[in-house]
Amino acid sequence: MSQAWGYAANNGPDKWADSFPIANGPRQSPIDIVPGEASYDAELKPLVLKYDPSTCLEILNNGHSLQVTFVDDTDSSTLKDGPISGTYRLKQFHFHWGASDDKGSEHTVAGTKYPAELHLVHWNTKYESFGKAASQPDGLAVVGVFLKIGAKNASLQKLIDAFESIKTKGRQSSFANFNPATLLPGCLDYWTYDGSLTTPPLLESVTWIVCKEPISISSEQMGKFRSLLFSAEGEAECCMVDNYRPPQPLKGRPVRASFK
Ligand SMILES: O=C1NC(=O)[C@@H](c2ccccc2)S1
Ligand SMILES: [Zn+2]
Repeated sequence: MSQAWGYAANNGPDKWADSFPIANGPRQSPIDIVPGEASYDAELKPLVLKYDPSTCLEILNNGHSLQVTFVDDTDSSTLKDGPISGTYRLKQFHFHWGASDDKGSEHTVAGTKYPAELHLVHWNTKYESFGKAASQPDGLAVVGVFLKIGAKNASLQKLIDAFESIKTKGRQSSFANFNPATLLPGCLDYWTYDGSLTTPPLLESVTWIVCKEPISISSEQMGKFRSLLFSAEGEAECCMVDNYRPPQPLKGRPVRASFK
């Protein structure tokens, strides 16, 4: 793969192993979660998510997704307990979605694809930074939340209202006082397994925490996500859709459930 990675036929997930051989590693993500094969673990604690809206910094189009970035120089916005030990700081959240409602999520549930998936990315504060943590087997914890078509989501609408300012690759704008907790489902039951980043460099440093309950997004709101562009201003327009990696081989990994 000579050019930068992406999601097109010439630089997409099937080509990533050319530059990132870990793509065929033992703990790659995402996976297909088969509820009947997940084992309930009574020792798994409830997730403790403490998010401070004042740490919200900006919203940007990074050419792969839309991302909301947070100030992470203090323990103001953190994830604790659940399957992890210690304190993990929120760095950013972003989404993956499809060109149509029948695809878009990265994780699947017994083969079912959701139209989109939210990822809240946290790093282990036993390491000095996100960058350092990303190369450690216990460095990152990502909370995944499925989106399904339904009622309009007022919290997602706050993001969507900023999309005009970040339509093209490289655009960013300030985005303050957003509470990511408003994007979480009411029930925080989850599946967890050891995995990886789902984009290059595909580092095998992620404890995945995938919520069982989806949140809603309306068809019209989903259309706004699909109006973002992979392309930069002045380039041929390329709609930002199908920015998801398909499920990868489980390779014997256990998937645990926090619920019966
Ligand atoms: O959950 C994930 N989604 C992604 O796009 C991957 C990623 C890659 C780099 C930084 C943060 C996240 S890992
Ligand atoms: Zn992601």
